[in-house]
Amino acid sequence: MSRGRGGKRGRGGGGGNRGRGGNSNRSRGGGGSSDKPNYDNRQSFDQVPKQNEKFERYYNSLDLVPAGPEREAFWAALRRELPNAFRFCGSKGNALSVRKNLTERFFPMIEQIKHNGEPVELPKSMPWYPEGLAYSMTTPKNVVRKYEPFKEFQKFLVSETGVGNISRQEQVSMIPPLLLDVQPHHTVLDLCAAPGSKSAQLVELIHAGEEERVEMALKSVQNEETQTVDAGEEDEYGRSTGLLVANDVNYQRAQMLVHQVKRLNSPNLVVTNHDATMFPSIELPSNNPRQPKYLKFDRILADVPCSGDGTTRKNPNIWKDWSPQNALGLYITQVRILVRSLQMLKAGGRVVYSTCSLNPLENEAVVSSAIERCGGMQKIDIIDCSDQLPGLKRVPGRTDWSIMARSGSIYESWAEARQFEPAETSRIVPGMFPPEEGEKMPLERCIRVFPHQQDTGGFFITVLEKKSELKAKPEPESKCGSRDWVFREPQLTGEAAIMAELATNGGKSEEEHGLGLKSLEKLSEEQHADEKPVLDEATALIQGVPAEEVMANGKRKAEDELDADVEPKKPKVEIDVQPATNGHSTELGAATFSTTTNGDSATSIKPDNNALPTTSLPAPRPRRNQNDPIEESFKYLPPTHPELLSIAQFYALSPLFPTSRFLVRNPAGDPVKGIYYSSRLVRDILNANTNRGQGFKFVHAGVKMFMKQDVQGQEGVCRWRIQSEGLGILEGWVGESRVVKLWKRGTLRRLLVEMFPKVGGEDGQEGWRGLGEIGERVSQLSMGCCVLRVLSHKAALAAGLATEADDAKDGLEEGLTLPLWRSMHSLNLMLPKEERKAMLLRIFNEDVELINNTIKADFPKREGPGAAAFNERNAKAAAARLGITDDAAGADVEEVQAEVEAERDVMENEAEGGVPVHADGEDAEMGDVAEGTST
Ligand SMILES: C[S@@+](CC[C@H](N)C(=O)[O-])C[C@H]1O[C@@H](n2cnc3c(N)ncnc32)[C@H](O)[C@@H]1O
Repeated sequence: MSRGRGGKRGRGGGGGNRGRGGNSNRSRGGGGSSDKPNYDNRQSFDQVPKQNEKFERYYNSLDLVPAGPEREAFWAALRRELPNAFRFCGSKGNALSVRKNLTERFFPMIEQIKHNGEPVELPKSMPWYPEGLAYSMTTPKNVVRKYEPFKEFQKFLVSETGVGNISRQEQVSMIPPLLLDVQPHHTVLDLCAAPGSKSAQLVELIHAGEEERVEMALKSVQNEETQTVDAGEEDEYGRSTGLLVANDVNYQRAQMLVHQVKRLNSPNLVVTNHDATMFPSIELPSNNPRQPKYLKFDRILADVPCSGDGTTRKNPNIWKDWSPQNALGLYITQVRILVRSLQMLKAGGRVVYSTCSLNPLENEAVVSSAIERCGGMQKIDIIDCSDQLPGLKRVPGRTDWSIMARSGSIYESWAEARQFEPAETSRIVPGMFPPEEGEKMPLERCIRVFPHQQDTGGFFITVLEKKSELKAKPEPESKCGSRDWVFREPQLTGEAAIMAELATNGGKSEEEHGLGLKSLEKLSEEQHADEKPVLDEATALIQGVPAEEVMANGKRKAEDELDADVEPKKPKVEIDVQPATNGHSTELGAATFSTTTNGDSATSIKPDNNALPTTSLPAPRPRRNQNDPIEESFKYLPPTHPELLSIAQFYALSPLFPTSRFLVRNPAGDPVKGIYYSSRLVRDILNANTNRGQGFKFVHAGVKMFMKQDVQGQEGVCRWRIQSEGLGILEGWVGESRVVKLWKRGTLRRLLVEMFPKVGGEDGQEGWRGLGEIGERVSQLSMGCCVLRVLSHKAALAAGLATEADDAKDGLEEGLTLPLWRSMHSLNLMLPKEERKAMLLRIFNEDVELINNTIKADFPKREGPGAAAFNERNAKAAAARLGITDDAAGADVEEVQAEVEAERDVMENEAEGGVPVHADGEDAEMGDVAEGTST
């Protein structure tokens, strides 16, 4: 991840929580995680009635929390508004340095405040979050608004959230990624990922320690005398080799996810848009086309759609909407998602299953049902995490519970429910109840976090480990799909059977029984072969599999693990004019869900509580809305492509930098506007799975590395300028001829505040002299893009730029790297304005206006009464003079001003024979609308 080197931007970033609870769109999206913006919170929190007879009666009957003061504290917490929580993100170095502002700058200021004669509470570090990088804050809004230091702090929070250094995220929502135990080489899948706060954590975990590793690798490369040019293609030189596939079934939410995670600039990330219950297998390159290889994951996060009743503190309408039907309807989708996760996991890998619901039906019942479908405890273990995240208060999972039916009746057992619930309409199935006596599952190892324990939302987490390969039972034969299910001791199969046989043979060795490792291997192979589903044409039809994917021999092409449940009926789809129950429903995963047209004139999907559970139904294929964009194109460039060669030459790139991972995003595969970069594994996956014929839906991959500029008539100027997003990946490999170094705070400040400091040439003056330590260097630098390396004071001493006589205070504690453009007469740090401003605030504690002398003449501004209208008129006039007429009529003054500035810069550059650069360093085409995206 190329963060923390200044190579990160956060255009309009907003934190992970933008729109949380403030989004009135209840029509789409799914689940009630703490991250979901499903509820209309425009009604003040205090005004929402916080009672619900069934909710309270059911949870009290479960004894979730012991009766007495603790139970009172539990309900009281659920009725209180949620404290703010945030975490410092990016690389550890970056996060720690941004945190310093909190503890060293703001804490001393906030400590001075007395409200009503009492000191105010400082933001509290969460004791269980690694490195103390997460905080919660209970200060009421009226206090924050009243005192200057808090206002300043608020400004800092907003600015750093905007550029992606801080993520506002509910405390409990931070737990699941931490329990996944992700390593930098892991292949990770986040199945229900939007809006993406947990995906962002997962990306950070994959890139943990990367900066240090890359630095070491670069040093060793520089020290080595001989290098083979090809080595770079396969070598990562310290970069993480892992992968995150972040997925969401809802296309719009998948786009929110892209917005959230792409700011992390990870080349190891792919975003997909599939139904998690039937997530397609990802093919890997194989030397033998007759034997395709498929990707299995080391780690999977199943943060599934849920009723969200742990989030009442943020979504108070849950009080009104809570109904037993919500959980009854979600259960089957949750089981399917967890079963699919376990299928796609490597043996020895981990799945974390989580919900922001406290209901055992959505939690322990789902876990035990999925384990049962996957072969029981022989195949799946529940991991004891009681020693993980010390300091986190939690309670063990439940081993017994009852189920509340739609009517509000509570059943203790399946036998009871079966007797009293009408078979035709009830959704209750055996799997919803605790495991049978013989099933023995250590469900107490599951984790429940209650809101009153540490003033958070409610959450449920379970960590599962796959012991060996498995084949999931067809749903109609399992306890989640059959009313007639009865528990039978699972038949030992495969390795377990051999081991059991060995065990019953008086402890004789394997050799004595002729059952050496080879037979175990063979058995394992057989099991793998067994995983490949056999689809006849009828089944394929039911499952919506295109005919061309069904081979003559009945085997389905290119899907190794999809569970071949033969599910005989079509899903019940009902058009309903009622509003969706709670907007937390799943999308498409549960065949038994009904589509609902609500007042928003959009279509949502809600649990269909009338559908019968006796027949397990196939999940329908997700259908794309006709307004949704079609899939992106991802085409890799050959390393010998002339544009890549010109880039390598201009930037004097090391021959060790891998050049087979540059891609473009247009169907023709031409480098028209942008060139992106991905990790090796992402390249292999995109190459093997696009054009696979079955529409693998990738919606995002690749970090923007270069954008094209118009450099007509400028011989020798490379028309590909480095993007700040990709700079962190590339910078160590750029030759000295395109590097400028500085170390003094004052020089950096000037480049941040002034948009176009002069270099020279104008009216015979030598402007570069005013640029101090970099003046001479930039005056000699040829035009075009280069890398600005801002060295820490320590590094500057080591490099001989600073001397012992220099004051350390003139330098910086941490270095950073930024993209710089040298035009004929000026320099331009290619950073968006908000990133410049955030840096000025963070590094210099200054909230200053940026200087762009070039626009003053064209755009005089006024202050005071009537200024807004005057300025807007002027802005439009200036825009018109510059030929910006498009939508100036409706645009607000800031936008017009930005456009005027940008256009002036283009004109200025062109006039001086330079190349057009947007004033804020943003790409000419703006908005990151990928090429090739058609609508
Ligand atoms: C609990 S939220 C996920 C929150 C997310 N993990 C985060 O931390 O930001 C559940 C998500 O699941 C998605 N979803 C619902 N049904 C799904 C399905 N069948 N397959 C994949 N995603 C689904 C919803 O669109 C929703 O974005």
